[in-house]
Amino acid sequence: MGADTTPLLLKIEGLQKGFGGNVVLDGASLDVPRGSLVTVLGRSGAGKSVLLKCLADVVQPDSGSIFFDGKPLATGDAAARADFRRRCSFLFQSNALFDSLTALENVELPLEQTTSVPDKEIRERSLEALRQLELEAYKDHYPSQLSGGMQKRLALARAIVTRPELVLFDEPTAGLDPLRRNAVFAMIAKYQRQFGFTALVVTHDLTEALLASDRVALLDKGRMCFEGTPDEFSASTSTVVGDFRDSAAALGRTLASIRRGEALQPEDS
Ligand SMILES: Nc1ncnc2c1ncn2[C@@H]1O[C@H](COP(=O)(O)OP(=O)(O)OP(=O)(O)O)[C@@H](O)[C@H]1O
Repeated sequence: MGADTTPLLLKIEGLQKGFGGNVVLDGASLDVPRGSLVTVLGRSGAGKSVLLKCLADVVQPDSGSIFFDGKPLATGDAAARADFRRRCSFLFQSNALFDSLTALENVELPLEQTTSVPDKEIRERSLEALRQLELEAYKDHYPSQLSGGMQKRLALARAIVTRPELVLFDEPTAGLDPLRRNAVFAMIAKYQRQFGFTALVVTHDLTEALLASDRVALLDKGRMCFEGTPDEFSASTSTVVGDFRDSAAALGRTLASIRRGEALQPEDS
């Protein structure tokens, strides 16, 4: 696996989390170099969302450590958590936009809620974020009046308006067809480079992840069984990695058949 000497913005070490008797994270570790786009892959139910929830402090790990910018991010350490919340944004699967607020008001909200920036600057920064995401002309539109792709861009505008160093993406392409999945990953990669934030994405979309990411990791049985570059992932001879590549390819064939209106083959169902 490729060594990366870039300083780490986020380091997860030996994260353990169970629900009742169900062990979901079993010593998961991950390195996220500053300025990179890192994708955690894994089958449905592998624990990708639980991993993000541990970062968001929504779920408390049973043991293990999280380091942000070199400092431990312990549950209950209010100062470290507040610092993390200030420097990190989440982008949820559902976009979590407020239907009753305009595009501009949606983007203004995190600045109003988490900073003491004066109103005039909030307006300027929010308009700038909309401009950067090519949505300025839609500032007075409500989310329901925007296309799915525009809603994703609006959610990203809201996530970056606080100028976060780290953006966490939970299944950003869930429920989208392959073309739109591609567009969403291209958008993440483009703006990640343009704004220079570090991105951590969790998904099961292998093809898009390999094209867009600097590094990928595979979560299986509660552990990262692979961490490396997309090329290393493609070339890996590990059985777990091979199985994941095969199942992703089979899913791709099934989706292509469905798009062509063909009946499902027994192996696909
Ligand atoms: N609050 C909870 N209480 C009990 N079990 C939970 C809870 N949250 C998650 N789990 C369990 O943890 C496991 C992993 O769930 P998680 O949502 O992290 O999977 P995932 O990898 O994100 O899957 P998907 O790709 O389908 O979203 C599942 O078995 C789930 O039922």
